[in-house]
Amino acid sequence: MDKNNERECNEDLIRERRKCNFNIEELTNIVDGGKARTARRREIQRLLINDPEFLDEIPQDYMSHEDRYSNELRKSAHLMQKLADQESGHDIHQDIGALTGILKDGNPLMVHLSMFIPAILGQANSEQQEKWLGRSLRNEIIGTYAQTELGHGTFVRGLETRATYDPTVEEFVLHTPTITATKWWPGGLGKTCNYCVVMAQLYTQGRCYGPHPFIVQLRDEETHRSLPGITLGEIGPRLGLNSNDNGFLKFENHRIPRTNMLMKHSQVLKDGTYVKPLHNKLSYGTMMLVRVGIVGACSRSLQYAVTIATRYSAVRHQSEIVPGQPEPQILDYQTQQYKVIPQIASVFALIFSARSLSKIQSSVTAKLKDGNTDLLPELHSLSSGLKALSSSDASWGVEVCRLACGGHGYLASSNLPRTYTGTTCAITYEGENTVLLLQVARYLIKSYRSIGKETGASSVSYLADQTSLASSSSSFSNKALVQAFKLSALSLVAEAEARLQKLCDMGQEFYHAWNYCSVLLLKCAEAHTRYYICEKYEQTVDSLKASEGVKNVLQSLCRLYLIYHITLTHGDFLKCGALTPRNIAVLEGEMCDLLAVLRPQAVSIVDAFDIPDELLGSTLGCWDGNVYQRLYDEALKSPLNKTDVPDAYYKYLLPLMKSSL
Ligand SMILES: CC/C=C\C/C=C\C/C=C\C/C=C\C/C=C\C/C=C\CCCCC(=O)SCCNC(=O)CCNC(=O)[C@H](O)C(C)(C)COP(=O)(O)OP(=O)(O)OC[C@H]1O[C@@H](n2cnc3c(N)ncnc32)[C@H](O)[C@@H]1OP(=O)(O)O
Ligand SMILES: Cc1cc2nc3c(=O)[nH]c(=O)nc-3n(C[C@H](O)[C@H](O)[C@H](O)COP(=O)(O)OP(=O)(O)OC[C@H]3O[C@@H](n4cnc5c(N)ncnc54)[C@H](O)[C@@H]3O)c2cc1C
Repeated sequence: MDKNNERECNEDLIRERRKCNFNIEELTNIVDGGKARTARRREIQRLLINDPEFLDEIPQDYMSHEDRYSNELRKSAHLMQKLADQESGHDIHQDIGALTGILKDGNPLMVHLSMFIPAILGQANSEQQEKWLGRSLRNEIIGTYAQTELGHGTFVRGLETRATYDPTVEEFVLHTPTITATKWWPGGLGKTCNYCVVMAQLYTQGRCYGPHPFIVQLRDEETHRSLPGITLGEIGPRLGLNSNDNGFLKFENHRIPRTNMLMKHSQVLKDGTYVKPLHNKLSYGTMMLVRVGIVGACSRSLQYAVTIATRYSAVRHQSEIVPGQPEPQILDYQTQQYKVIPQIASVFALIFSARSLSKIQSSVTAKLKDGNTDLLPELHSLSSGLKALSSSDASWGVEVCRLACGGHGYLASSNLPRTYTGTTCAITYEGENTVLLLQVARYLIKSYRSIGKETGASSVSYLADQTSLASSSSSFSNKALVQAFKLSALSLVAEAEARLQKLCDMGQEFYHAWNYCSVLLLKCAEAHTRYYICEKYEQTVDSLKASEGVKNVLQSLCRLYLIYHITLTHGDFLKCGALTPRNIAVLEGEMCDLLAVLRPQAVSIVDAFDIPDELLGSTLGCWDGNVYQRLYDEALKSPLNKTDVPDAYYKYLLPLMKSSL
């Protein structure tokens, strides 16, 4: 599609684009993280879009379960080959966003890339990396991350799979003692992988040392047949991601060499002596890494959904605002703006907090190399909180975008249903959100109780700022609003701690008191993480060196985001005195003004996300706005339309209709 050729474009969209009052390319660079990144992303996307191998012969929704898997594996393999062939080399971690949309419904190699390789990088010592990293990067072996079991996903300490060390032959014996110990869920495990990282309870010298990672060959490298002592299969259809082969795995006293335990952090020596790690949660490192990645992935899903909903809202006309006048664009309804525009604002919130989290992760990783684990708990808390809020915000945002598109949003060809199922899974995987938020709460209560002790953790230093509890502000600058978020979080933490303490003083055990307060604790964790997001948003926009137009748009979006979230949880702001009922009413009024200010820029802002039609894959969101023709053309692809009268008519309907004659 030639974006300069207005003649092919829907007139509403042409008008919308003419209203643009900022430099779109500049905003695109901010979204990508710099000009060079934009160029790199475009180069990769061009490479993919122009390659006919990525086309589906028929839409995936009409394929059988086997064909969906096979078709997606074909494209995934081609993608890996293509990226590996590039002369310039590649950094998948940086480029992973550029791949969004090319593989449509969960691809069988995703966990190889996003967890198996990172597990080798983060958990294997240098000799082990020498043995397996190169081979996995060259795709000579394909792996997954097998942790979850039928009986236990959340509670990693409760895993049942055993790895028992036998010093006589220097081997571990992997065993699945019960049905509930069956590994269940790992992506690509069913049919694709020939290796995997297994999390199993380590037993040596008669003691259990908890879950540790082991690399295990599952299938013969020549025949791809599963090895003796190993039972493998696929777990069946899911809500979404159905082109992946999420699998199950059982071990029957399967032996692996001692050196297959990933030994970067802890070791089992030849005689069976256990050498403990610097920090006993270092074996959870792969999960933490992926949680950081999920924040960025969620922002991309929301970019897709909101691009579709915004363009469609500009093209779609319905009902009337002024009686008797032509039907307006649905984007002119304030309620429609309230659905769509806060989701645009949310995209930037997620982008900026993902970047901030990544920076913290890099510095913690650098410190870890020097043996310093001091900031690991803070990173665990931040990555857990941001993974939870980004996945729930994005899932809700995608669903709102689907609802904003009315009936057509329910069609597979809008690409909103698949975007939703591909996002909501992140609420569950990599740590179920409630559970992760309770980890954040645990860290908050602990930090609150150790006020005065220097921990170096900056994200919770505000908990010591007791004076702010009494100081509600009368100013409404963005900074002042961020202060209100801080006050709300601090006051919730103080309330939860007091409630916990009171229950303990009344004789309850701490863990019962904890469970009894956990709804409030969840709120603390959400408020704390929201405060973090708001603070990063405000600081990033405030310090941004950008043209006036771009800065204005981002200031308005940031302000909208702050006010939107205040209004959603206004009770917490009132309860702690950060804001008065009158303040809330004023802010609600301002939110409507902001919607009106941003309304004319909405199409141009989503244009700045720069998602090519081929990747957006949506009849409703295409660049040219030619929505109705596309919907019609897609409908014609239904196999039911191959014949005027389907066979099923003769088999079932005709006999029914004639039965009473
Ligand atoms: C070429 C390629 C190269 C590179 C590619 C690089 C990167 C790719 C990166 C990203 C990919 C990008 C995007 C990803 C997008 C999509 C992802 C695709 C696929 C994902 C598929 C999903 C896979 C999975 O789901 S895997 C399974 C995940 N499972 C879980 O997450 C389980 C959740 N449960 C837990 O984590 C733990 O059980 C628990 C944390 C909840 C509790 O643990 P435990 O019981 O052991 O602890 P507690 O008793 O509660 O607490 C004790 C103390 O320990 C502290 N703690 C806990 N965890 C940690 C940690 N990780 N670090 C530090 N500290 C930790 C806790 O705070 C307690 O401390 P205290 O002081 O005692 O209070
Ligand atoms: C699409 C998809 C892909 C996946 N890929 C992989 C993979 O590649 N590898 C892998 O190992 N796993 C994978 N998983 C598994 C995933 O990591 C787990 O499903 C997830 O960690 C949640 O665990 P669970 O299913 O045991 O849920 P449960 O823990 O049983 O959760 C059920 C309910 O119990 C609640 N609950 C549990 N514990 C607590 C608690 N302590 N406090 C309060 N409430 C609690 C939860 O909040 C939830 O409401 C995948 C899952 C999905 C859906």
